Amino acid sequence: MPATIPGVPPLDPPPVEDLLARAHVVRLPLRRRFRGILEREAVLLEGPAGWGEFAPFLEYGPAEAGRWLEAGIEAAWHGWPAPRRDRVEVNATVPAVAAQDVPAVLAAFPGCRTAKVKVAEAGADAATRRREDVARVAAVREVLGPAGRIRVDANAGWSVEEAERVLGDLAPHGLEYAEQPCATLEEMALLRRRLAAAGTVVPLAADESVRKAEDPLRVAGLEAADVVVVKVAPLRGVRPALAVARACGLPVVVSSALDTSVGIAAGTALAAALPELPFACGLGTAALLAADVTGAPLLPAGGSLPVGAVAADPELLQRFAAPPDRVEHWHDRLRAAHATLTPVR
Ligand SMILES: O=C(O)CCC(=O)c1ccccc1C(=O)O
Ligand SMILES: [Mg+2]
Repeated sequence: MPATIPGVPPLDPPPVEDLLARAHVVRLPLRRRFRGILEREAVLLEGPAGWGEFAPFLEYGPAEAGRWLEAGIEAAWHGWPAPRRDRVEVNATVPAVAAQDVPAVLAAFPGCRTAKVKVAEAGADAATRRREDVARVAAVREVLGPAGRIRVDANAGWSVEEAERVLGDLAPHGLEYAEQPCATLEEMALLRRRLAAAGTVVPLAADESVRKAEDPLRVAGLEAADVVVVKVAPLRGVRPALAVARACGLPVVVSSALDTSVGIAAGTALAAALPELPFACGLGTAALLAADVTGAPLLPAGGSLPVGAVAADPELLQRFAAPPDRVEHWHDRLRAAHATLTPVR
């Protein structure tokens, strides 16, 4: 179980029969491959307070999925804290595409002055990856110009040595930060010291080290990162994510988990509730989907998104309903995730 976050009591989970009765399982096509997948499946929950999403990654077990379910229950049964702003700036998200495809990808993110570029994706050998990653970042710099901000996300794909080498190549293109370059916080702390010693100016951001952590606050103590990525679903909801942001003592970046527009709305609620929002949010990812659950998807316009709840459209839920075996699979996951939640008494 994740360490409880001070000041944020768990929500009382509704009975599992209620959840299942209000669950709609969808399968949405992506515009192009992202993190190895071409389709994203999600459960949309219609609760008394609105719509929530339950879409833990396929490899996650029941305890981890339970956190995502808590976030969906917060959205659909409780709602969110009051917003402090009504729009939030977002980054373009560039999958690990060939450099020549970068302009077409960026065209889906009108007005975005910040791009997040996926690097270190599994598949090719290290030398090929390094060359392609540098070419992709150079192509993004070409489109954004010198004033654009570029961050890279390695999703823990590098060793410390590989990270040091590739970030050395990328630094001259100007990086805002590098997200989860290595798997562990210890590796990131070591990399951070080595980059500083080499005079390579690339701040580090922790994502998986926070979103999958038993203790999401350990990152600060180890001086392993300069920035922390906070995502609503893996951190159990907007309120607990706000508490993590408050307690970690580092600037935060709000990001999504390739959610539908219903899940992204929860991300905008978090971004809108934070006292400080110094970075563009990774919440523009509806642009990576070829279909969504609402006719008014949260697509970036003028480089930002509106803040506020999003309702799923019954006709779209029907049109993109997952096949029966996948519905059964998601119902099983939902039951197993629910069983890990503790009723409040
Ligand atoms: O932050 C963004 O720009 C998009 C979100 C993103 O990259 C992502 C999407 C799904 C799963 C993992 C990640 C990630 O940040 O690692
Ligand atoms: Mg990431």
